[in-house]
Amino acid sequence: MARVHILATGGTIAGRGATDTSSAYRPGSVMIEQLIDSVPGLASLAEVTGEQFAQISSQDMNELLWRGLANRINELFEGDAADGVVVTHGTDTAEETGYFLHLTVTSERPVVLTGSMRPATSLSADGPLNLYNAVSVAADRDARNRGVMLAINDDLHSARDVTKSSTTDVQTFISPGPGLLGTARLGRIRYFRRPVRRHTTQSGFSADGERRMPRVDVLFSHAGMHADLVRASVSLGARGIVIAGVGNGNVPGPVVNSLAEAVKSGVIVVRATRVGSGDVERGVELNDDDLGFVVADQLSPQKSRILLQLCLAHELDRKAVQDAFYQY
Ligand SMILES: NC(=O)CC[C@H](N)C(=O)O
Repeated sequence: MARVHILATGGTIAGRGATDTSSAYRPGSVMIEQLIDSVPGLASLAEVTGEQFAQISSQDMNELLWRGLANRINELFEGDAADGVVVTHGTDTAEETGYFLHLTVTSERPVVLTGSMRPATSLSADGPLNLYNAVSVAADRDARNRGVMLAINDDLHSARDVTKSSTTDVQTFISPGPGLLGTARLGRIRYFRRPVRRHTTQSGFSADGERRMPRVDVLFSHAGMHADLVRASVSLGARGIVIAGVGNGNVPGPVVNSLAEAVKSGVIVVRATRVGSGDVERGVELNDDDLGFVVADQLSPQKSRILLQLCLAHELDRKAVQDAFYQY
C-alpha cells in the first residue's frame, strides 16, 4: 500500500462555523487528526499519516512558509518517508503555493494540493470528498512525473495552469488554456495529459535557504492608472514589477515611461495580463526590446510574481528571465 503524508496548512477545509448554515466561519480551526478521522475511507486508499504544518487562512501564506513547505516535502521524499504528499490549503492562494512547489520540489513523486469552498461544519461540506480524491491521486503510481497538482471538486489541475474563478462557487477552479490534467472522483482517476513546461525534476530553481526571494510587486493596470505607483514600488525596494496589464499586457502611456525608467535603474519589469487567459506577446503594441520589458507569455500576474522572484533569487539576467517565462 502506498504511504501518503498529509501536510495541513489550514483554510476552509479546516474551517468551523457556528452552525451548519452560517456563512461566517473561521478557516484553519480543525486539526489534521480530525480531518483524517472524518474520512474513514482514506484507510482503504493508502497508509495515511498527517502533520499540522501551519494553521492559517491562505491569504497569510508567504515566502517563508513556501520555502519551509518545499523543504519539508523534499526531505520526506529524499528520506523515502512517503510515496506521495497531500497539502491541505486555503483556496485563495492555493494556485500560488502550488506553482512555487511545482518549481521547487525535486522529486517525481506526486504532490497534490486540495481544499474546499465550504467549511468542515457546513451542510454538504465539500472538503471530505476532496481530501479522499487528493489522497487517491497521491497514492497513484501513475501520478508521478506530472508536477504539482490540485485535486478539487472531482477535477485534477496542474499547479501551473489552475486559477480560482469564483469567490463562492464550489466549482471555482479552472485551467484556462491547457485545460484539466485529468479527473479524480471516488478513487477513479483519469489523466488527460502531462504538463509540457519545466517543473520539479526538470526545474532549475530551488527553495534553498540562501536564496532569499526579493520583493516583487504586482501593479494592477486600468484606465487612468497612475504612473507614480511604479516609482513608489521602486523606492520601496522592489527588484521586480509585474504588471497585471489590460488586454495584451498594456498600461497607459505615462506608466510605460515610468516602467522604462524602472528598467534603467535595474528593476525587471514583466508584462502580464489581468484578463485571466491568453498570451502576452512581445512587441505587439510596445517595443519590448527597446523598452527592456519581459512578457509573461501565459502566466497569471500572481504566478509571474513567483517565477520572477525565483529568477531574481537565482540572479538571472533579463534575457534569461524572458527565457524562463517561455520555459516554465
Ligand atoms: N475557500 C477557502 O479556502 C478560502 C478561505 C480562506 N480565505 C483561505 O484561503 O484560506
